[in-house]
Amino acid sequence: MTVLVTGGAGYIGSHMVLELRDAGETVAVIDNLSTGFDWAVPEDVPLHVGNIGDQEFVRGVLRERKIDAIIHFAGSIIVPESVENPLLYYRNNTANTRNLIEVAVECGITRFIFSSTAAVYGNPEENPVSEDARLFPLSPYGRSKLMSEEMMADVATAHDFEYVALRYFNVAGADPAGRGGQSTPRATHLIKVACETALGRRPKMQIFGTDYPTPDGTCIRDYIHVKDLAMAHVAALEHLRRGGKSNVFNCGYSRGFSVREVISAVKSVSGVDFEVELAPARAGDPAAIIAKSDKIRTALGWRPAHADLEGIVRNALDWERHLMDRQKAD
Ligand SMILES: NC(=O)c1ccc[n+]([C@@H]2O[C@H](COP(=O)([O-])OP(=O)(O)OC[C@H]3O[C@@H](n4cnc5c(N)ncnc54)[C@H](O)[C@@H]3O)[C@@H](O)[C@H]2O)c1
Ligand SMILES: O=c1ccn([C@@H]2O[C@H](COP(=O)(O)OP(=O)(O)O[C@H]3O[C@H](CO)[C@H](O)[C@H](O)[C@H]3O)[C@@H](O)[C@H]2O)c(=O)[nH]1
Repeated sequence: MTVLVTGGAGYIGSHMVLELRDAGETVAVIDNLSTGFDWAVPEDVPLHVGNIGDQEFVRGVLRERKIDAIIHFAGSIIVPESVENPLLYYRNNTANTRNLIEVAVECGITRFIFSSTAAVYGNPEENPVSEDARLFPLSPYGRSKLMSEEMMADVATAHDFEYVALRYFNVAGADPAGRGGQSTPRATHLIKVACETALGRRPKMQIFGTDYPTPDGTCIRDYIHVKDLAMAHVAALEHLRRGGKSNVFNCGYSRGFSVREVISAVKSVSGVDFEVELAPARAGDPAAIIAKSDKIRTALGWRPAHADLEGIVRNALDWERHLMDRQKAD
């Protein structure tokens, strides 16, 4: 039986593929390579290049391979872009997920794991925020994911279909063995931007907003290592294979770091005192968001092993150096 990973050529999906392969699973990938890279998929893993919203294409893949479960990462992920072009997000994240699920139900695939996001909470009333907190996304990106969560709940009621929605907090870091990392050009994520600046790929970076109601005035986030996140999916897959029911889990460590603390960590691990400018706040950024994570620990037995900011930064920096060498060689 094969586990199908959509978006498996992207940042998180490619780590999932590595983790599944390491566990001896048979894996196949669907990706349209819009932000992913064919080289990120190991050569012995079949890569079907196409759109998850194209039902005929997906049906063909599902019929060709005996699929035991789908882990669905494919999507569009940039919050400000979703504000400028909401229809793109409702198509790629919501409508395409709908099309994929419809073919999955038609083909009798009953196990589905979905990439959701902490963005469904918006500005939480309480931190750490628990799964049953009020859901009030601040962006079309967050709403596009929340709509998918609601759709999956309805499908699970009506059909033989069980899902796990994992709400990722801020994903960062790279494979500790150096096999993968975040490779998207013009990335907007804080740790990636700070690592690029430390290595001279950007002349300077900015802190967006310094008068938030937090101890040092900058935003607080719960940064989770991409390898621990991949392991959360392995635990979710085991849960569904054991006959576990549909559920929603936060993926974070229940601790937060401010933007200034993250930048200090990157400066200290890299040994480079790069230039940082203070800039106005970015629209729609919540001041602080930290995951309550007891639910996934208790229900799925998830035990993170890389919850150390310096370690996350070290792996991210190593991957950034690898990308620079790769580009020099090209
Ligand atoms: N990176 C984060 O901090 C974060 C946080 C919360 C949730 N997520 C979610 O995790 C998932 C993966 O994110 P990522 O950071 O790896 O992003 P990414 O852009 O690196 O990966 C997305 C992958 O999906 C592919 N893709 C996009 N639309 C597709 C389509 N219609 N058909 C087929 N393939 C398609 C892209 O080519 C890419 O390889 C996304 O659903 C995202 O919303 C990410
Ligand atoms: O150059 C930068 C980049 C970011 N930031 C700040 O750093 C914090 C983290 O920003 P990121 O862009 O790294 O991450 P976000 O918290 O905005 O969003 C991420 O996490 C969310 C969940 O909380 C969503 O899932 C989303 O997809 C994902 O990009 C924010 O306060 C942001 O303003 C800076 O100050 N300078």
